[in-house]
Amino acid sequence: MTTQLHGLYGITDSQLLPDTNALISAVEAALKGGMRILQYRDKSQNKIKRFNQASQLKALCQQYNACLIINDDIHLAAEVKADGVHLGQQDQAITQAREVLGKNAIIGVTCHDSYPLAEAAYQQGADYIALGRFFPSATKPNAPPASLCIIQQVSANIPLPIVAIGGITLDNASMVINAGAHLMAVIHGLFASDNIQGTAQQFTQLFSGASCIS
Ligand SMILES: Cc1ncc(COP(=O)(O)OP(=O)(O)O)c(N)n1
Ligand SMILES: Cc1ncsc1CCOP(=O)(O)O
Ligand SMILES: [Mg+2]
Repeated sequence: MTTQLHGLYGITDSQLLPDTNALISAVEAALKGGMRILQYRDKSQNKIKRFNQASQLKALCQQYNACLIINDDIHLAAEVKADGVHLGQQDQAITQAREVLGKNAIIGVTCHDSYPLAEAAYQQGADYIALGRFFPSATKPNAPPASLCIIQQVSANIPLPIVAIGGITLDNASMVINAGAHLMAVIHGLFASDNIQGTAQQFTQLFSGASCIS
């Protein structure tokens, strides 16, 4: 699989979109607006719901030639044949994800505001580095804050795509892009919008040629 990681990276949230039909419609609107990378993020312990929603999202993403990344759960990613997994510092290890998901899987790692964490993720075989939160976040207000300088430091030294996360909106997205971020990971600024398709389109237009090609 050839993968270009670039552009709008939408993330679902089980509190913002608890209902499956609403979730699928919201994601389809974002895909119609140009989103090509989606993360399924559901913090519930409801295995059946998680499997059903992730399977439906996998089929939908395939229809739009988009990637599906699963948050936290390597085994769910394997079960639904997702394109990859996102791991935080408290989640399972990169090596374990690679073993289960294989060499072509996209493995992303949260590195907060830390260059040493980013360097370690690179050495351990991560495919992208997630930095943030850069702005106040309605979804995760207590996530550790990060300064835009970390984007410049990582992009100057580590040859991996950088995902910026935390409170990103159409109003502040250019700040993370200008600092060197390759992708913007967005929950509230996308999925709480009254016009998800239009918002995704505007985010996508901030980049040119954003894509995830399988
Ligand atoms: C793209 C992206 N970046 C960061 C995170 C946060 O991951 P984590 O620190 O494991 O926190 P939770 O999302 O699991 O609450 C992410 N999910 N995606
Ligand atoms: C999961 C996560 N990790 C750091 S901030 C954040 C939430 C991002 O959501 P929003 O785009 O609504 O701030
Ligand atoms: Mg996590």
